[in-house]
Amino acid sequence: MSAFSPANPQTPITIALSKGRIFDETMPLLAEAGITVLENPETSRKLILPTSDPCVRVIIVRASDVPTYVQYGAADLGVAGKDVLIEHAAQHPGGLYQPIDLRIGKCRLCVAVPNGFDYPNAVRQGARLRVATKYVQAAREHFAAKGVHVDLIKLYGSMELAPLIGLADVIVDLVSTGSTLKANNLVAVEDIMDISSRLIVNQAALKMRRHRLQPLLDAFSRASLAMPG
Ligand SMILES: Nc1ncnc2c1ncn2[C@@H]1O[C@H](COP(=O)(O)OP(=O)(O)OP(=O)(O)O)[C@@H](O)[C@H]1O
Ligand SMILES: O=P(O)(O)OC[C@H]1O[C@H](OP(=O)(O)OP(=O)(O)O)[C@H](O)[C@@H]1O
Repeated sequence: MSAFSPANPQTPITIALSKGRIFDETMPLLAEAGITVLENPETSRKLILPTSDPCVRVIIVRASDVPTYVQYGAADLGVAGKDVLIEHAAQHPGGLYQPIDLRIGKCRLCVAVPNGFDYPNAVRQGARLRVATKYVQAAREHFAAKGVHVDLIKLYGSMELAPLIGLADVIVDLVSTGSTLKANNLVAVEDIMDISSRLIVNQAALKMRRHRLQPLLDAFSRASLAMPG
């Protein structure tokens, strides 16, 4: 048994979070379980953060890497957006248990176009659209279901720039307040789905460490129910 095996009772419970909104919005949920993270990831360079519970630690990873850490058992639990989980599942099907919609990180996955671009007409005409997005799987499924032909251009951020600079006709991106679209003269023309963040759990850890994980799952569940629907 490796020192970091979930079967090893010495191994702390490990929760994978990304910096920024997921970390910030998860803190009140952890507080429900009586757990405080002892260092601030915005100011600390540490990637393994201790908590007020010596048996629980938080690791800081990229948002899109959270499912990977949990799926391979390097973390027992994680918090990831539905957007990230859809893209991850396309590459690594099966594997992840998603017991709780935490009702944090709420936004919408949308199709957006430059102001003045006649999207309904382009769709009616059967035009082939260049779509820039980080969310290629969700975008592929959306346009396939509509019967729209697309060339998907994978980007890792700043999608809003793509149609302004001639890289793409439309984008698929997350929208919350709409201010990023507005600032870049873009407008949302279609909602693809509502997004929120989910608690994800390693299945083997759940079997082997259920007695330790269940109180945490219960606390997350209670706290998420207090979030606005
Ligand atoms: N404007 C927003 N409002 C609310 N939730 C959002 C918003 N943007 C993203 N999210 C949610 O928060 C999650 C984390 O977003 P964040 O911006 O912190 O990471 P990222 O920059 O997308 O990830 P990576 O570092 O892997 O590129 C997203 O996967 C999504 O579910
Ligand atoms: O509708 P709004 O409230 O403006 O939010 C939408 C923006 O939020 C997300 O970016 P984020 O702020 O996470 O920046 P990043 O993806 O570049 O990290 C998303 O990719 C949009 O750009």
